Amino acid sequence: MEKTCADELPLTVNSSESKETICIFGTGDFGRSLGLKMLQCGYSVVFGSRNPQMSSLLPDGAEVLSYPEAVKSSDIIFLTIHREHYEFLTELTAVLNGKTLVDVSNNIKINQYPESNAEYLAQLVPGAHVVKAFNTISAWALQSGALDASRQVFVCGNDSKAKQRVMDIARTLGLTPLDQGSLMAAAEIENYPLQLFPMWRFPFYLSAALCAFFFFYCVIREVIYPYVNDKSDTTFRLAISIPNRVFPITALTLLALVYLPGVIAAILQLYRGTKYCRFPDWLDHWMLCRKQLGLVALGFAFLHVLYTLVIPIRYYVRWRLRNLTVTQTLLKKENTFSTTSAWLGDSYVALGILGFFLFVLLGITSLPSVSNMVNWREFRFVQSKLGYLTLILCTAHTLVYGGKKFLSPSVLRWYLPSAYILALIIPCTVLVIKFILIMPCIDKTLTRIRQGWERNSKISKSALNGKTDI
Ligand SMILES: Cc1cc2nc3c(=O)[nH]c(=O)nc-3n(C[C@H](O)[C@H](O)[C@H](O)COP(=O)(O)OP(=O)(O)OC[C@H]3O[C@@H](n4cnc5c(N)ncnc54)[C@H](O)[C@@H]3O)c2cc1C
Ligand SMILES: NC(=O)C1=CN([C@@H]2O[C@H](COP(=O)(O)OP(=O)(O)OC[C@H]3O[C@@H](n4cnc5c(N)ncnc54)[C@H](OP(=O)(O)O)[C@@H]3O)[C@@H](O)[C@H]2O)C=CC1
Ligand code: HEM
Ligand SMILES: [Fe+3]
Repeated sequence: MEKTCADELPLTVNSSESKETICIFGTGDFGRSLGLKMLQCGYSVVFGSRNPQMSSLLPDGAEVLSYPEAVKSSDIIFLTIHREHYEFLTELTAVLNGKTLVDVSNNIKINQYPESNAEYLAQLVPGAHVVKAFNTISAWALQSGALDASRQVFVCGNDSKAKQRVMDIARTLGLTPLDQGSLMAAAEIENYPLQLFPMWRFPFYLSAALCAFFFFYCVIREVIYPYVNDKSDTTFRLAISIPNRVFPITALTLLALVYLPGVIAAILQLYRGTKYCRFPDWLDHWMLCRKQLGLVALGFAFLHVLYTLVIPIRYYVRWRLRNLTVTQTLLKKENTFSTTSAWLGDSYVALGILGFFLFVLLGITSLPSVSNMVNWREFRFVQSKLGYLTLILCTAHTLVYGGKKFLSPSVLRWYLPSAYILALIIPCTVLVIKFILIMPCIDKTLTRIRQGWERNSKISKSALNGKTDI
């Protein structure tokens, strides 16, 4: 920790003798952590507090004064106070004139107030240069050396000198400042720590909906139907058999949905005859969360593989095998070996294993440490070409698994086909469209469009002006 500070020191602090003094308002959790870190990095720290005598647990070497006295010690003041308590600052407007006020505050809810906390502060103390920063760093991360949490400090403010100074301080503390522009960006910066995995939300809800749908579909076919028809209790299927249908089906559907937006985009480009027309918002958003969709799909594929591994040790499976053997012995009937069944059985498992292998490879290349090592072309090759190969193998695995009973009317229950048949609709559609798109004549047009060629320059011009959005 100390090393980081020492390394960064020459960038900003000229010499250790002329220690820069920083004032911190508030002696709460964040104020204390920030103060300690600043002391360690060579700054002098003066705290401002409502009760300077009562303040305890403050880092050694820091001075504690009342707010009006502390403000005189420095022209840069970090406000580690909740927004709700900012009002007392109005009494200090005269002394705060021309000083830099750093707003580190966060809210409890997204867009809790009509204006951002930093803009509110700028209205309260109009003569000060307000800078928004440090709200994405937790008190705990500051104390633990910020190594195991995000080091990024988003900074914004209207006064560029004040902003630059705050960025220098962040750098000295071993953090990474990122300039986000004027104070207008404060609302967005304040929302960052409140967002919960925004890119994962769509994949998460979608997979939950798919799981719920296929689960009830399988329950109707495999639990309710046998009960209604011959009063047999097959509820044990809820534990392994049904999840081992729902999970691979969800995995396959999600994998197909990773590649569906790409083909929709290609069709749109062909239809519009240009690439200079914005995609609709839903398609843009869908394209942006393909990585997350793919990784959720990989998670479900993993579950399928784990469930498949336990099939041979299941009581129901062992009972069925034993029963079959005993029945055959009693009837003195031999079960002849079917080469076709052996081929079908081995082929679908082999396709599943190869598909899963490539699936894992896609997952590995999406790790930042790996994707940083490959160039753009290599990444596209793995993600796009090998990705399609994964989709082909997994779809073939399911098709061959269906084998001879595929689409036979005997598997219909209350007119409902097996769940895997529904699961094949989207993957097969994506693969058929992709196959058409890579036909030389269509591929040539698409490639030209992507290189900037436009079929009808009139349409494109009006589209560029925003008049046509087909
Ligand atoms: C396990 C797993 C992990 C994944 N990890 C990642 C990841 O880390 N990062 C990631 O990005 N994706 C990831 N994905 C998603 C996916 O593999 C990639 O997005 C992949 O590139 C999609 O390939 P594509 O051929 O469908 O689309 P792309 O090759 O991206 O093309 C999609 C569409 O974009 C348009 N387009 C392409 N090039 C141009 C151009 N030059 N000009 C204009 N328009 C153009 C076309 O309309 C095209 O059809 C992951 C998927 C899985 C299953
Ligand atoms: N905790 C964290 O990890 C992070 C906190 N923040 C932000 O930092 C700010 C401070 O957070 P935190 O340190 O956790 O909060 P605390 O409640 O621990 O501390 C707030 C401090 O504000 C001072 N204060 C001034 N006026 C009042 C008042 N009227 N009523 C109560 N307290 C007052 C108090 O200091 P005194 O008694 O000395 O006057 C108090 O200790 C908040 O805006 C928070 O959003 C941002 C990032 C991370
Ligand atoms: C190591 C890799 C894999 C093995 C060994 C494997 C094995 C199996 C087995 C044994 C079944 C039949 C299950 C049963 O009888 O209930 C099955 C079904 C299925 N598998 Fe796989 N599989 C693998 C990977 C995958 C992958 C990567 C996918 C797709 C993403 C997938 C999708 C499916 C689907 C959709 C079914 C049909 C589910 C049903 O309706 O019963 N499998 N697999
Ligand atoms: Fe999303």
